[in-house]
Amino acid sequence: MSEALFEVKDVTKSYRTGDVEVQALRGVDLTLERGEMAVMLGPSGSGKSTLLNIMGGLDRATSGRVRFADHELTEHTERQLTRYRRDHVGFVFQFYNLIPSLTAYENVALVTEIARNPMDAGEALAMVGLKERMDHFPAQLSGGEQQRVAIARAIVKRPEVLFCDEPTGALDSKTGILVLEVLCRVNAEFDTTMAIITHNAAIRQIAHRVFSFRDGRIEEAVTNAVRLQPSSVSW
Ligand SMILES: Nc1ncnc2c1ncn2[C@@H]1O[C@H](COP(=O)(O)OP(=O)(O)OP(=O)(O)O)[C@@H](O)[C@H]1O
Repeated sequence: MSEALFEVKDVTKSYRTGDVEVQALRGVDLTLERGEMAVMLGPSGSGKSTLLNIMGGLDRATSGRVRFADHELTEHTERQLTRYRRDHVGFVFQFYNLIPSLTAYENVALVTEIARNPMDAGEALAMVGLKERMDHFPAQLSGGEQQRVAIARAIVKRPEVLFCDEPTGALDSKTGILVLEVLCRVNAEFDTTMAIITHNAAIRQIAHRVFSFRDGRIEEAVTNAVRLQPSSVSW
């Protein structure tokens, strides 16, 4: 049997602000296979972003273990975590965080300067269906197009894993579906492992597996017998 790409074991995370302690994760176990598309659902505050930030090397667990391939993330120094993020991980957030004074092409090309084995910025923009728009500035692009530029920027370094926190949260359903189609294409063509956080339960249908969070734990993990194309999902 092949070894999982990610293995999360009994992870807890608590935040302390003054006298107040918040228990964001209360013992999470999870594995992700290479090439798997996972959707993370759950109420606000249930710990989804906290877990993704820890798996993405942006934050540290309070206890427990997180392994990615042969990286023991929970034992990494800050320097090792930075290298892990740079070499292996792409992030897509709800708000696109593009640099307004740079064109779509330049926003993506910035990453190619520090990546180990990037694709060409134009190739990444073609992958998200925006080759014709690469000389446009963010203000000249719709929200969905800006999000696709953000996805191109995340995939241009050929990450093995892509973490998406509410990637369609700011988009109407038609535009959101286009963005999900791009994510499915990247997953299928590059075998990129993905974890997508959403409040939109309909999106669960595009995943291989759906994890439901509640109160800092994973309450349920369901494998979809049939996956839907984003174009067949409606909300
Ligand atoms: N940096 C922080 N400092 C203090 N508390 C935090 C911090 N980050 C998250 N929390 C708390 O941890 C809990 C889990 O937050 P988290 O953002 O992981 O939830 P979520 O499921 O992603 O929620 P949402 O769907 O609203 O984004 C919440 O109670 C939140 O207030």
